[in-house]
Amino acid sequence: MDSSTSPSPTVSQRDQCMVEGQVFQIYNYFIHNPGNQLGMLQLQRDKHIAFLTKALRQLGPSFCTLDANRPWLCYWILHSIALLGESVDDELENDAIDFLSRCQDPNGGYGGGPGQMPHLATTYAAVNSLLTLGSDKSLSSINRHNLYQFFLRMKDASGGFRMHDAGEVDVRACYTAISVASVLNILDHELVQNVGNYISSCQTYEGGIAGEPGSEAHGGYTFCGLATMILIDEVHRLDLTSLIDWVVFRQGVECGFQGRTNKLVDGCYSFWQGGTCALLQALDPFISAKFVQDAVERGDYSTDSSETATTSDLTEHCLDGTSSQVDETCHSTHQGQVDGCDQVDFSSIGFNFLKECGGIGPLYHSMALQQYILLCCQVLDGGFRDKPGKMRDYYHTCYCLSGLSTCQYSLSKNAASPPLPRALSGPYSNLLEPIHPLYNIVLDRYHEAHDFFSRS
Ligand SMILES: CC(C)=CCC/C(C)=C/CC/C(C)=C/COP(=O)(O)OP(=O)(O)O
Ligand SMILES: [Zn+2]
Repeated sequence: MDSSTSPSPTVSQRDQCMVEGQVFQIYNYFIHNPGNQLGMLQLQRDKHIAFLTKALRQLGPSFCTLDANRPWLCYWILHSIALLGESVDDELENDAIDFLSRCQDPNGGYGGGPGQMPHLATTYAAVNSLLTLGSDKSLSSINRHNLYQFFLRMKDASGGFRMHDAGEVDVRACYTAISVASVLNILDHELVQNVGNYISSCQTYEGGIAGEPGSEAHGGYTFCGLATMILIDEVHRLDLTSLIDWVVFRQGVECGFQGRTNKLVDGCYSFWQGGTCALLQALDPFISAKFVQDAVERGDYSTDSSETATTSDLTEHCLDGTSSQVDETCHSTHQGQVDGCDQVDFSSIGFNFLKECGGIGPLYHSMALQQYILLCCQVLDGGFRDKPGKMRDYYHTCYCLSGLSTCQYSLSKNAASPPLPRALSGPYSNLLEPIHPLYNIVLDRYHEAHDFFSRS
């Protein structure tokens, strides 16, 4: 064909080739240097800590860069350091608490900097940063009474939340409000009312969840929507079968995840999509039971006790000894089978979720994802990136590490179980701290915060 008449590749096709080319080169090296496999898969822990600590120092002491994203920078950096099993020194900790306190609005919520309008996204980032710092000074700096008033003010008639006064209503806003209210133990029926209607209306024909009704399903919003539905005890209202179908097909040949259909893979989706898979994995006993119930309702199984399988046999089989844990978490997911299920105790949902049993193993190729993160996203001098050819940044460092941690614990029975060596790609020194998958906070910091806010 005459090249002048052949269609030229689109930018995204060229990008795709570049990524595939670089991934291919990395794999080629990997395959032809088997002796070096462990070395190439080594997490450059010290380099990452140095990269992150330097950034935190450059932000302080007054965090005076001109940026409305400063609470996010705090969260991405502090959470990454915590995932790597490190903590910051007292001076940095005090600077961060003072700075975040100055971002707190007198009427509740946190802005992007001192004196800036409070915003749900920066509120989530500021609160998660303070929980990650974890000291009494840090936790008691959060004004929960004013925060609750701010959340009520952001509540929209649709059931969703606005990101800020007169701002947009979307699934991100629902997640950030509900996640913070849940972890601070201020979640109640007034905040929860109709949130489930709003999130359900954002699940698309593909199975994933969009940012708002009528938009395209996307990994970031899917994590936010699913986590929110779990935290408000309404996950049964989503079509979980099609959600699983959608998310598992988002892992590409490069081994990383893409955020949406026909887009490029990107390291940050290791958490948004990998975290979605982890939540679904923990919900497996409930999903299996629902699957059986639906099959029986369709007439695929007989409920006649003389037949080989009955509803209760199959449900019992699917729950396989975990039913008490499921009952504790998924009150209404059992559609009235649990006594008192109309009295949802929002304060215990996040905590009880950790007891869930992910007996089925990961829903994605966890070893391959770890290889994508370590081989293609890790910058050997410290930090992580979207993909080869891109620059490292704190956002991708945070979400590549969060995704890596999720992979490493993906074979563990529940949050209290130790990690299994065979779940780990690379040497054992790669092991990160586990996270609470609903909030994306390191697990022991979550427990400290949970104790603190259960007392007060
Ligand atoms: C807690 C919180 C605030 C969560 C935010 C969740 C999140 C990451 C949402 C994604 C937003 C979005 C549509 C990105 C698409 O960017 P793109 O078009 O550049 O990327 P793509 O090509 O990969 O889709
Ligand atoms: Zn990204």
